[in-house]
Amino acid sequence: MACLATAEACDTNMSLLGTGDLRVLHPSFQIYGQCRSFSGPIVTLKVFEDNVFVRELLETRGEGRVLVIDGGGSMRCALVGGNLAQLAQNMGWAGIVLNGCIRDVDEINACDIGVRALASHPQKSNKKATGEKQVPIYVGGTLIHPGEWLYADSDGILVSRTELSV
Ligand SMILES: O=C([O-])CC(=O)C(=O)O
Repeated sequence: MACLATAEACDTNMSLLGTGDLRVLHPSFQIYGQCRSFSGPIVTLKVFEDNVFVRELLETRGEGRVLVIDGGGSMRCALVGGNLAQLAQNMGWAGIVLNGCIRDVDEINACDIGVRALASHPQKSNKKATGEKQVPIYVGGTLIHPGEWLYADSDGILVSRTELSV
C-alpha cells in the first residue's frame, strides 16, 4: 500500500483541517519501531497505569488497524514493552500510538510496526484490568473516536474522520 505523506495530506486537505474533519496531533510523540510511516483505522483504549486491556486488544487480530491508547500521559510506568510490540506485529496491527510510556526500546525498535509514545520508562504497569475499550479519547490535543483513520510518518500524526485518498 502506498503510504500517505502527512505534510502533503495537510497541504491538499486544508478545508478538512478547517472543519476539524482532519486534525494534527500535538508534536509531542517519540518515534519507535521499524515502520516510520503507518496508517489505519483506529481502535481506542483508555487506561491509567494498567496494561491488561492493552494485551487483551493486541491478542486480537489487528487487520492493519492502529491502537491509540490514552494512558493519561503517565510518566510513572510503561504500558507497552517488547513482548506486547512483538504481539502487535504478529497479530497484524499497523501500529500503536500511546499517550504514555513504553519500555524495552531496543526490542520495540526491532519490531516491524510503528510505535509513537511520549517517552520510555523502565517500570512495568499495574495488572488490575481497569480501563475502557473503544471509547472517545483525548490524545495529542484532539478528541479521537474509534473507527477514525490515523496517518503517521516522520513529520507527524494526523487523525481523519474518514479515509484519505493518497
Ligand atoms: O508486559 C508488560 O507489562 C509490558 C512489557 O514489559 C512487555 O510488553 O514486554
